[in-house]
Amino acid sequence: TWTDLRSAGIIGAPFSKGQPRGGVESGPDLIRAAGLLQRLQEQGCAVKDYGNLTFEEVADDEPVGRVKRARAVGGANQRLSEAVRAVKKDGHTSVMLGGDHSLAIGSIHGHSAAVGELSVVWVDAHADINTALTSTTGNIHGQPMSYLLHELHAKVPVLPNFSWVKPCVSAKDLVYIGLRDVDPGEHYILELLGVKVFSMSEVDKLGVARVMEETCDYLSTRVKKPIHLSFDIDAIDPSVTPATGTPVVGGLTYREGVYITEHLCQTGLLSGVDLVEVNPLRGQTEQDVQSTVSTAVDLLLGCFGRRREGNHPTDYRLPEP
Ligand SMILES: O=C(O)[C@H]1NCCC[C@H]1CCC[B-](O)(O)O
Ligand SMILES: [Mn+2]
Ligand SMILES: [Mn+2]
Repeated sequence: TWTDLRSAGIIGAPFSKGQPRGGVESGPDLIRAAGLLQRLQEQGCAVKDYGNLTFEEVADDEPVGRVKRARAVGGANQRLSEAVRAVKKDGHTSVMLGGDHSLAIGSIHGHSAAVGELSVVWVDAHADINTALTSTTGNIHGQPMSYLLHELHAKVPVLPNFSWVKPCVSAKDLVYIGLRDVDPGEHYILELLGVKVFSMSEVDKLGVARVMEETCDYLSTRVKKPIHLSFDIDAIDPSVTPATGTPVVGGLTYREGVYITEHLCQTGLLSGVDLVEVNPLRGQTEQDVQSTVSTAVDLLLGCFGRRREGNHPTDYRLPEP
């Protein structure tokens, strides 16, 4: 049964300029076409679809230092931040469908603009915490957390179309799950800031139930803050979700991924969700794409109360003969 009626505000962000591979902009419509909204409604979740954001083209978006497409990324995320803030003000749990992970800049910024201080659970093969100066690729989908953390503010250079971004997350309120491909600069930052990390080694060592228990204890030892879950589909093993831009072997099983979202849902603190980096052009077969997209849908259903044991409406009555 449902303890409380949940409400999801869906925002599609068909954006790919945080990385060089085309196709990730199709993520929102693929996830919708796989029935996300209908499945949410069937499980008793109220759903409001805010549609897909449109991002205007940016001409002459020349690199700034090594950073690529900064103007497009900054502009897109400013729009996304306003959209997420509005969805939160309407009283929904925001669901941002990506698009690449640079979109977490706008999603988390807008979420925090609406609710104030929040916790971030970042589920990903990667830490995405390079600064513009530590990044070796210049792709901003590897950098989003660096723009959001108070503690890194002094290390982030000024970028065009980024002046609106105000750091809004404290390192002590950030937890990573699933890391297995972290750059040296990122590893240094995580250690320097004392960020809580459950890499795949910890997932193997502790098991996902203990990881989630420790994650929730760690985040709520002080004040219970609303939780922002930023889920990169490449956290899941590429044997399950191959259609993504930066696959890394040795990832989370389907079951571990769903356990993570089921667990966060039952805290009652889940307030914003990102599901990013689904890229159909990176799948080799249609089955690759379908497996990736259906896993994304199931992860999101877990965020909104779907239980593998089954669910039934509170007003359910057995039919009388
Ligand atoms: O900064 C980078 O470009 C790289 N740093 C090391 C991991 C791979 C890549 C970033 C991947 C971004 B993600 O997680 O959104 O796929
Ligand atoms: Mn990733
Ligand atoms: Mn990512």
